[in-house]
Amino acid sequence: MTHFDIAIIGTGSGNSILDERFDRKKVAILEEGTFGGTCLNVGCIPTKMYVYAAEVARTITESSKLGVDATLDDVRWHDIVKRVFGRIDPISAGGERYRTNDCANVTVYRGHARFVGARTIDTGTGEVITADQVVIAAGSRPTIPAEILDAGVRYHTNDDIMRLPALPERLVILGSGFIAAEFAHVFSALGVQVSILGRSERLLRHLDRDISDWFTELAHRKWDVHLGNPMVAARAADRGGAGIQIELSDGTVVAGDELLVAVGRTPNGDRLDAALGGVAVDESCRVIVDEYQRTTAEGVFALGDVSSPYQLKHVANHEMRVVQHNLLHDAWKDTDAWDNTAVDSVSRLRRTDHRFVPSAVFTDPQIAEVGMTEEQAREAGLDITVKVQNYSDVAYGWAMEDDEGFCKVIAERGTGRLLGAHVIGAQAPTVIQPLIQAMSFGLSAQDMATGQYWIHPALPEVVENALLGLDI
Ligand SMILES: Cc1cc2nc3c(=O)[nH]c(=O)nc-3n(C[C@H](O)[C@H](O)[C@H](O)COP(=O)(O)OP(=O)(O)OC[C@H]3O[C@@H](n4cnc5c(N)ncnc54)[C@H](O)[C@@H]3O)c2cc1C
Ligand SMILES: NC(=O)c1ccc[n+]([C@@H]2O[C@H](COP(=O)([O-])OP(=O)(O)OC[C@H]3O[C@@H](n4cnc5c(N)ncnc54)[C@H](O)[C@@H]3O)[C@@H](O)[C@H]2O)c1
Repeated sequence: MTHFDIAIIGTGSGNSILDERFDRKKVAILEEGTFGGTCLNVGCIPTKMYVYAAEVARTITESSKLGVDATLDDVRWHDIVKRVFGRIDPISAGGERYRTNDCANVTVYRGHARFVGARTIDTGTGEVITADQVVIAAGSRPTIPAEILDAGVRYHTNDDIMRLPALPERLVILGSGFIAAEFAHVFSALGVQVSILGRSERLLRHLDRDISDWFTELAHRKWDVHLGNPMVAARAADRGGAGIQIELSDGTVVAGDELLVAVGRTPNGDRLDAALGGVAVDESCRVIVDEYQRTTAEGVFALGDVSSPYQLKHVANHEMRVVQHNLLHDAWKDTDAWDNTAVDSVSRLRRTDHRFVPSAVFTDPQIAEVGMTEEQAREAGLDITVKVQNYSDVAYGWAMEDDEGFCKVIAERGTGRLLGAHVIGAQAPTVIQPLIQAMSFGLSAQDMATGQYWIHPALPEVVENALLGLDI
């Protein structure tokens, strides 16, 4: 049985752990799927490459409001797919080659890993290994409702929808969250008739109510949206299995050529025989970790989608850096308060910082948020002041002829402490970044608004004006 210093399950964020500081460690990396994980191969990166193409298409079809008449002549789906995966596939293959051939201290095992004892792993390749330290970075997978599985209908997920051989005429999307909103935008902008089916009354219902309500209203104008009306049955539209029909609880039948299932992602904690390794997993299949990313088994850390309350790449990256530090300092029980300013702090375990986790939905219009929603702030009993500033109130909004975007900021009355920020509109994930910075570093709304220049007439003036409009 080969023994390693470190074994890492999963090559998404897990693969990023290994920098030059690990060169003297003997490391095993275990991967059952495509090298590089979700973000690179079937998640953030390819989806945003499609989103960019969709935005170009939308810019063309909407240009006449600016006095520029243009027509979208053609969408060469095959070439769009080639552009995206022609770039991504070689990165994945190159990453695997590098780890396999060029890293003398690393052994890559290509199989399904599972625990068979304490820090003892069956690699799925016929070999069992042991390690002093283990990292579970096994990610998550699309959740498929029983109605779809039982019906035996053809369906797609983010794993394969981006590689369809041709654009369908009609796409049915089951789900009303991040993935549904992003792919509805992509396919609709590229000319596909999109239907969205959501169980709840609103799209993106986890967002601040004003944002979610407004996005839902805009979506109704562009897409065939069915909400608050759960699916009761799914069937193929013809006997050959082509096409899809989804029946909703009120009897409505929604038909399409292809079905995309986007109803959430299940952490892969249930596929590891984790209990045999002493690793506890909760009822939603999440590996349980503490603030140091430690699991219940000594020497075993976890990070990313498999264990995090946030299924976001920037969070997985942050947790990865915490685990990186904690692996190197090999001090499982050394949890005295981590203090970045303390001279000896390097010997202690580092904590994860989940205080201000932002997220963005790259749909149409784009959406970004950080901190509390207005509802959460009120529920917490805080005395708050709220300001909504429209893109159309600032000069760059006029330049864009924008009538959809707004920025909403929430602060504590009296102190000016920023509690939450929510942006819907062009470049929302970029526009919100200074607010994330201000909240992370404890800048008050007043100081943020008046203590710096805001470039005129750039889009972030919408943030400046929202801050100035707060009644602190
Ligand atoms: C369509 C889509 C778009 C997204 N867009 C964004 C975005 O714009 N911004 C953002 O922040 N986040 C986005 N996300 C979320 C982001 O992709 C994930 O949060 C992130 O990739 C999780 O990284 P990870 O390292 O935890 O897991 P992964 O990258 O999924 O890595 C886990 C790896 O472990 C392997 N594995 C699992 N079990 C085993 C086993 N037992 N043995 C061996 N190998 C195993 C898997 O094959 C996989 O390669 C998106 C997700 C999706 C699906
Ligand atoms: N831009 C980004 O950062 C980005 C993009 C895509 C995905 N992601 C990550 O991936 C995760 C998974 O995305 P997702 O869109 O699959 O999940 P999600 O959790 O965002 O949304 C799933 C939605 O589907 C609904 N739903 C559940 N079961 C249903 C059913 N049977 N019928 C109809 N609707 C149903 C839920 O109510 C929920 O609103 C996200 O939560 C996010 O963390 C992030």
